[in-house]
Amino acid sequence: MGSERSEITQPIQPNDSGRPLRRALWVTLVYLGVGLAWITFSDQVVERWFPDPRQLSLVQTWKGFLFVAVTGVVLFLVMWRQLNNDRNSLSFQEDQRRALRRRERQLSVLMNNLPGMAYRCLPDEDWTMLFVSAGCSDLTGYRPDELVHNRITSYAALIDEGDTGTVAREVASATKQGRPFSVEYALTRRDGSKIWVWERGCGVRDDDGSCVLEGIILDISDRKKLECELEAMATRDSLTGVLNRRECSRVLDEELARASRYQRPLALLWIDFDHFKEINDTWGHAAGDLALCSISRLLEESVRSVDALGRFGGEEFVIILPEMDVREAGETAERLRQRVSDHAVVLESGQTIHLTISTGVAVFPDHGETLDALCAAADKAMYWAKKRGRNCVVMAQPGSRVHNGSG
Ligand SMILES: Nc1nc2c(ncn2[C@@H]2O[C@H](COP(=O)(O)OP(=O)(O)OP(=O)(O)O)[C@@H](O)[C@H]2O)c(=O)[nH]1
Repeated sequence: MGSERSEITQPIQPNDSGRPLRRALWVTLVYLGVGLAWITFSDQVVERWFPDPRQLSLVQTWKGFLFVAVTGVVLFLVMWRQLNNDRNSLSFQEDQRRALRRRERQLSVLMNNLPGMAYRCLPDEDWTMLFVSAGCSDLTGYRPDELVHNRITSYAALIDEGDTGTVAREVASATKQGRPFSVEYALTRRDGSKIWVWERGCGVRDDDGSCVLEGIILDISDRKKLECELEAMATRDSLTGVLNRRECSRVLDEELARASRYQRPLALLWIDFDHFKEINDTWGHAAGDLALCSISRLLEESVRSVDALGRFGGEEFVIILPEMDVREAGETAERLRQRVSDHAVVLESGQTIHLTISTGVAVFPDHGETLDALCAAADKAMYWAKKRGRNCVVMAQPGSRVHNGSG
């Protein structure tokens, strides 16, 4: 590959069309000068040396033969040299053509077997494609000729609306700084399916000096799916799908910081299922699992999209309610308690069971200003709800002591 590259990139001699003419004129002038000088001076010398007319005639004849022989040899040498040069030049050109064909073949094999799509496009708002490789069909569902020059659709129309601005900004900033760009975005294929792609490219100068973009686009949907699965595994509870304890603490920390910065209230509900051990003992562990899933789904459906539901462990759940004061939080907790007690969990056998929950409510900043203080206050309130006979809501008291066990 390296040697072929150097073969192709050998500097090509500039096409100096005036040079052959000058050389031909120069050779002709030399020939005329030498010929005329020879005729003029050789005749004078010969006439002086051979005064006898018979001898002179013979010498003149031999002089003519000599002139023809010498000019013939010179002509032969000049032509031989020129033809040799022509042959070398033709063979050099043929070598170059062969190397170019080989390189084109390698490029086309490479392009057609790329896992994604190589492209060359204008940096306009349509990302008008000037060239796309055969991988275009697999990637977008459109044939290369349908995408080139926006014949059926523009490439920009396939990019997810939410990503259009980010892609344009990154490409513009990279080309301005003269560095390659690398972006990830969602793409809608011809059949309507969505895929994730990774694009890397750079701005280059075209023959006419204008800027074009060249690069490659790869389908990274599998990687994205794996990333989502890993993220879900790291942040979600595997049984119920709600936030796990670690993620819940992170969200609560984040929401507390926001509430503190903007001086807004934040409520925390600490929920514990009542007599859950009896459910397990009576109906079996699988029925207990089903009940946990069913109730957590019910709770999730019953709160706002800005609220966060998490499982802190066993049958203990928390709900983070941003922007909610003491009164609203109490009402929400009561509404949830009512919904759970009205809800029937349908077991696989078709039988139904009913559960109740005990809820402790703590609100920032009334019952605590830090994560630990707020959790402790809500946990303690839940403990008092159990004490009061379960299936009820208890609001935390400011400055109350924390107990060492609940549920
Ligand atoms: N099926 C199921 N049970 C669980 C899971 N996690 C914890 N448990 C059970 O939940 C029960 C909790 O029991 P306890 O802590 O005694 O509380 P409780 O029976 O709910 O009683 P109170 O909280 O006092 O009303 C235990 O039997 C645990 O085995 C789970 O993931 N699945």
